Amino acid sequence: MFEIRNLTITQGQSVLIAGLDLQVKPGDIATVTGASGSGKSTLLNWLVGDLDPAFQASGELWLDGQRRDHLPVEARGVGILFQDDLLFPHLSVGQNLAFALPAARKGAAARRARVEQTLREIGLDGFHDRDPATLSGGQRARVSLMRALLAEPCALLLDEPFSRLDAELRAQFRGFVFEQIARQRIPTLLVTHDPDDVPPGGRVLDIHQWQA
Ligand SMILES: Nc1ncnc2c1ncn2[C@@H]1O[C@H](COP(=O)(O)OP(=O)(O)OP(=O)(O)O)[C@@H](O)[C@H]1O
Repeated sequence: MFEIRNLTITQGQSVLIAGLDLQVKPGDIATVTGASGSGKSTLLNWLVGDLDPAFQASGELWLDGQRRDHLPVEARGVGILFQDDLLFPHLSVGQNLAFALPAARKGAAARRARVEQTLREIGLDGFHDRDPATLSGGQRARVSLMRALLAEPCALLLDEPFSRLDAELRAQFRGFVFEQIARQRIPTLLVTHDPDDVPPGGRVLDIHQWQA
């Protein structure tokens, strides 16, 4: 379970978000929408522990029954997928995926096998040694999502993840993302401008409901 309790974010005298409470169950995707400048990125920044010092925040982040808002980002167990994938350009596709595997997963052979299995699952068998720059947009998008999931996060944040893809790819990649999240039972928060991004039957929350 992914839970935000009573989050308030202010900037001096102005209140950006007031009293945000949200619970997301494993495998569910809650979508947060809101106009440009309404605070969606600021919310995500708080969740990953990277709030700009211009803001002040109070509130709690709970994951799997543990309070985590005081933990550094690498210890929070929050994964994020941005609109621009941020694959490391100097690593191969397989190395990008291996990099995400938790350090506790020991053994070079087992790690390699996990990466190869992931590549097969996303239709990229034989791509281990490819330079990420040579991938198509859809291939990059799939690798980026899997890299976020291989880290075994307790919650996933999706920041406008479909906006850079053209219409056909976007529809395909949406389906792929929703399927992976349901399969891996990750509680997910999706931030988007586009009503078409909302998963079928998913909950949609307007950020303005937590604004004065
Ligand atoms: N570092 C900063 N210092 C001061 N104000 C900031 C800073 N970053 C963002 N803001 C302001 O905080 C408000 C919320 O910005 P934020 O980027 O969270 O909005 P958003 O909903 O993500 O917008 P968009 O959809 O355009 O990305 C805006 O009024 C913005 O100008």
